This record gives sequence, C-alpha cells and structure tokens, in this order.
Amino acid sequence: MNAARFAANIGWLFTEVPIERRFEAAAAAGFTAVEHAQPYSMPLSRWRALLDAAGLRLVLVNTPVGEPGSPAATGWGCLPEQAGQFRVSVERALDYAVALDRPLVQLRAGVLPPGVSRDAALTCFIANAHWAAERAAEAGVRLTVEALNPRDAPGYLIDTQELAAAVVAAVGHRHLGVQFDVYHCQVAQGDLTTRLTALREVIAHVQIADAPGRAEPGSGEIRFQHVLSTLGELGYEGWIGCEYRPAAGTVAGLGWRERIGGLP
Ligand SMILES: O=C(O)C(=O)[C@@H](O)CO
Ligand SMILES: [Mg+2]
Repeated sequence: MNAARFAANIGWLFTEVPIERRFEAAAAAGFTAVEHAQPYSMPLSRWRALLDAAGLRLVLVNTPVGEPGSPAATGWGCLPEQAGQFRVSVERALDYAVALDRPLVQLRAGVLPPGVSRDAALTCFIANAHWAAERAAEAGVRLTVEALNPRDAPGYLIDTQELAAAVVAAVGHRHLGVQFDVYHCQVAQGDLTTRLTALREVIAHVQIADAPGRAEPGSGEIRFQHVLSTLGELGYEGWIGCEYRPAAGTVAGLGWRERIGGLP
C-alpha cells in the first residue's frame, strides 16, 4: 500500500477540528498532501505557514465561486457575458496556486443559465477555459475540469466524464486535463473501468468517495481495490483526493487505506 498517493481533502476530512488544525491532523494520520476546494477565506501566508509546519503539500484548489444561491454559486465558467468575472476568479486561484506549491486548479463551469442553450454555454466555457489555460501556462500551473453528477449538483453544465474530456479536447492545451471523481462517475454513469481506461490520457487528478452515500471507500457499492489497481495498470501517477464525508469520525474511518491498499 502506498498511502503517500492519497491526498486528504481538508474541506471534507478532519472537519472535527477548525481549519487551522486540520493540517497537523492530516499529517498525524499519515497524509503528505492535502486539497481544498475554496482556500480563499484564509490568507496565503497562513496557508503557507500551516502547510510548512505540518510538512504537507497542497495538490488541488478550485477557482472561487459566487455567493450561495446566486447564478455563479458553482462558478462563472459557462455564464455568457461574465468572462470578466471568470477571469478574476482564475487570477485569484493562480495567485494562491503560485504561492502554494502550484496545485492543480479546477475551473468551475457553473450551471446552465436560464434562456441559454447548452451549446452556447459550452462554447462559452470552452472559450473561457482556453483563456485560462494560456494564463495557467504562463504561471506554470495545470488546470482541470470536473464532471459532477446531477443528483448532487443539479444543472451543473459538465455532467459526464465524456463532456469533461470533450472540453479538454476542444481546448487542446497541455495545461488542461480531466478531474475524474469516481463518486460522481458512479452515481451518474457507472462503468468505471471502461471510463477510466478511455480517458487515461487526459486524467490529471482523481477523487474518491463511495456511492451512494459519499462516505469512506468500502462503505458502499464501489470495488475500490479494483479501481485502484486499474489506475495503477493504466500508469496513473497523480494524486487521489479523498473527498468523502466520514461516516463516524475521520480518523476512525481511515482503516480503508489498509484494507483497500494504494496503487501497485
Ligand atoms: O463536488 C466535488 O466533487 C468537488 O470536487 C468540488 O470541489 C466541486 O467541484
Ligand atoms: Mg470532486
């Protein structure tokens, strides 16, 4: 087992303690890397200090999003005439990324706006993603696009792995890849092995949680031993983000790492 390949998402794990104490908690539990979707409520300098003190590396953040309940609550990426706001969100994410180990940055696509066709929203997102990839390349940062399942994220534009891959192909930039969240794929689509295999060339990051409950691997219907050995056989060398809701305490639930094992 290679626990070093798993990154703790400290927006989901170790929430028993305040954010500032999650770093030491993750390190004490054997993690060497963390991810967090929205790091922006804490200043960069504090992030740097907490990562360094715990000996951790940051491997993923998302672009900032709008206020909950607003049209941009899951991002500005596909909102026509909001390119300015999208660019501001990318610049903010890149500021954090450059100062914090150059984690991957997930571009939030947002929900299909009322009165806008799916094609128009996709065209908008692809144009925005292209601009972002050029900026990310200048900053030495790589970007991702993630597909979310419609049960958890109703209306989110990117709702299948294939659509995420199609955006990546349309942008055609080596700084943009797919963020393959195994939980979302299982809920929305299934056929995990086939999809991981088909997308292997473009997968830049993987996240895990079991389905249907989004708790620890091993708590539901996904055979994670098989998923991880498939990733190993496919030559996946990126991080695997642990983005699940612990069923009964983060540390108490970490036994899955030994039971399931890491990449071969
Ligand atoms: O919900 C997920 O899955 C995530 O990875 C969030 O960061 C939204 O993209
Ligand atoms: Mg995810």
